[in-house]
Amino acid sequence: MSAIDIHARGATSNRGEVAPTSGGAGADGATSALVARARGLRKVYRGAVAVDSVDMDVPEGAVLGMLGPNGSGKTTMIRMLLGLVRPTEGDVELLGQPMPDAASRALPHVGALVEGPGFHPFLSGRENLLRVAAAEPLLPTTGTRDAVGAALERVGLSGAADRKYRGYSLGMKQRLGLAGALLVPRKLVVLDEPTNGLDPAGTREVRRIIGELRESGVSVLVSSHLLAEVEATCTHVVVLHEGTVVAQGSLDTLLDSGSPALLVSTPDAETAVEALRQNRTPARLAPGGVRVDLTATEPSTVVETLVRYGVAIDEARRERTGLEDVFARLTQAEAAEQAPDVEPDHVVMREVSP
Ligand SMILES: Nc1ncnc2c1ncn2[C@@H]1O[C@H](COP(=O)(O)OP(=O)(O)OP(=O)(O)O)[C@@H](O)[C@H]1O
Repeated sequence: MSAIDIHARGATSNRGEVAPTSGGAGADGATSALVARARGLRKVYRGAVAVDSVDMDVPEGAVLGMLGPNGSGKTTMIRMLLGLVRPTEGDVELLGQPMPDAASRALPHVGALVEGPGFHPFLSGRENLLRVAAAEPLLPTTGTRDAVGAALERVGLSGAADRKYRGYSLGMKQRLGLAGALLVPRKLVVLDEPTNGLDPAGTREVRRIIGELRESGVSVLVSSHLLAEVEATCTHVVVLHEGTVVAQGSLDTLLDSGSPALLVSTPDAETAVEALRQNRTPARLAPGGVRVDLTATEPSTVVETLVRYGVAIDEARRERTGLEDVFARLTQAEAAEQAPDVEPDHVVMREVSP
């Protein structure tokens, strides 16, 4: 199986203060700040390997979608990043702080919605949140009631705020957890399956909240097994499969990597195919024009060839497949041979065992 991998490698930690780790030059040659960074992470539960050899970066300002089938290690990764479980091997930095040892310095700046109990069934949503707010070091005691009211409003739970938690639906419980993550302004918000149990309207609201966080400069790490969800909300993606990373990078790069083809709209499709074939570029007729294989050539070369042969070009664009296709390719063993070369500026392919 192939892995697509983009990292800001060689990042140096900033252990003195809560600030993004300054990323070194990544595989794309660019430098970027990181709000979370994992190297060589491995977690073994009673002899069973849940996560293995994971390097992962969360760039500052990104909405990083952690994608993977059930049991692929998403929750375990999140728990290690948040310092809730100690890795068997490897290092984690959260906002430049080593985890779990410096959890108390990093966590006040991190809002998290993670699986598991946490709310009291016999208290109302508001009362539960007031208890959470009381434990927020960054929230002044005098501001808790207002902060709770604002967070409930933000997740659309004001109307049910004074009902007992035990009567909440799964979606309402998720909203309350999300409200807890948003109680104070954060540098990073971590959401484990935030749309779990939500109806379509609730799902749209989570999307909206993630969009708002991003616009206000907050970094977001969100796990999901819903490809469409990740495609709609995320700027970056890490794909986990059986505890290892099989792809990591910007969403755009990942989508481009799945389809090295150029779609050319032209009224002269047959001439175009003939011209390209004469130049040893595989091409075939497609609706409205031709589809040109880019495995061994560049879009600029294709366009130059067509212009030389007098082909009228209405439009030329890279073919995009959905994340679903990319995901299927990456999580199927036979994909190794089919994986195309992708732009080296952004993506590194490496072989991992299926
Ligand atoms: N506390 C634990 N004790 C033992 N095994 C565990 C524990 N937590 C997770 N595992 C195992 O580790 C593997 C990864 O689980 P994890 O929950 O991280 O995956 P996931 O991708 O979040 O799955 P899902 O989408 O179903 O929540 C699974 O095989 C799981 O059974």
